[in-house]
Amino acid sequence: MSQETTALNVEQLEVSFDEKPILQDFSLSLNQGDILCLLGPSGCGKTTALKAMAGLINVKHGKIELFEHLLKHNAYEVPPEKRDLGFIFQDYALFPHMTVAENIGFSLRHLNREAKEAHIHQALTLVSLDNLGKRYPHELSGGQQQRCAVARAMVNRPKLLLMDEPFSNIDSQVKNGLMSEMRHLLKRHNITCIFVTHSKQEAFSFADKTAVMNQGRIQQIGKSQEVFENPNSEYVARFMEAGNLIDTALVPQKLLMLPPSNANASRLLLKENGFAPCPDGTPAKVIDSLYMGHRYRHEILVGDLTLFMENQQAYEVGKDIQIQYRYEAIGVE
Ligand SMILES: Nc1ncnc2c1ncn2[C@@H]1O[C@H](COP(=O)(O)OP(=O)(O)OP(=O)(O)O)[C@@H](O)[C@H]1O
Repeated sequence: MSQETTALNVEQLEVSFDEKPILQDFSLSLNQGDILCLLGPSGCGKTTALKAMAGLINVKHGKIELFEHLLKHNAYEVPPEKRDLGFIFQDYALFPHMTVAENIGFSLRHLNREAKEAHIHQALTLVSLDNLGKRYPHELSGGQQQRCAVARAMVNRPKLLLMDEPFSNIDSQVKNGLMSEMRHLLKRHNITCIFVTHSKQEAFSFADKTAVMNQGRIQQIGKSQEVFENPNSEYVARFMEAGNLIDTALVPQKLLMLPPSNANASRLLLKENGFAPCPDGTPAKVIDSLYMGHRYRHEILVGDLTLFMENQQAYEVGKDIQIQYRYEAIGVE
């Protein structure tokens, strides 16, 4: 098995604004080529975390290393322009009075003309904007502006790419295409990337790993699938909409085929796709049924409990069914 290279190591960052703690005990580690999503509600500190790593704000305490190169350790600090990072802002922050090529070449003033043009050409090709170098930002579509911002961030071949809600201004029709195009680009060049979003769907479509943030702290970090399948807290389960969260005492024993992972937990998480029809199962009534494309999402009543259940079966509203939960219900606090 090939040895993975640690790209980024962040330990216990702390940031405050006006004495108010905004980022606390913020730690993470990424391997080269990992794509991490920082996910969380508005105001939880996602953008602040990116800016802290980029050196754009004052970090009170903590350590940042990029490929074993120390960028920050308590009072020691490498300035932003020497950190080997690319940063893509939410609104792309393209210079409106400069062409696409000039925007991309902005940080290459130290190179001679020939080298600069070669770099710009390569960056334009990377994002398939070869023919649009002479256009101005206002002459580009949202997706093209985003690609221009990507090219500008990548032109110096950064060791880490930071992106603040890169897809939020993109029309949903083209978003999926752009996301997969960009993911392939990052994977092809083995670029390590952290991006911010509040969308669980974007985390699943773009990232390998997800960190769910809660009031300036990372509540859970892991492979996106693991965070969704095994949330470590009620907060993560709710934010990820991971399934039905029910008071343990209210779950009918007969509904569960297997004992729960932690029967002492105050709540149990029952996945929406974990129910199966079963002739001698628990009685339930279908009270609503929505077609979601390839599957249905049913709202069902089990005694006094309202649950959501997904499967490929169409039911009439009002139908009486019998069900059983086939997975291990997960105890969460
Ligand atoms: N320069 C600043 N001065 C004072 N407070 C700030 C500053 N920047 C951010 N904050 C506060 O820090 C908190 C975290 O902000 P941040 O922008 O990191 O959140 P976020 O998770 O990225 O939110 P959103 O999803 O809405 O962009 C917020 O309460 C915000 O008001």
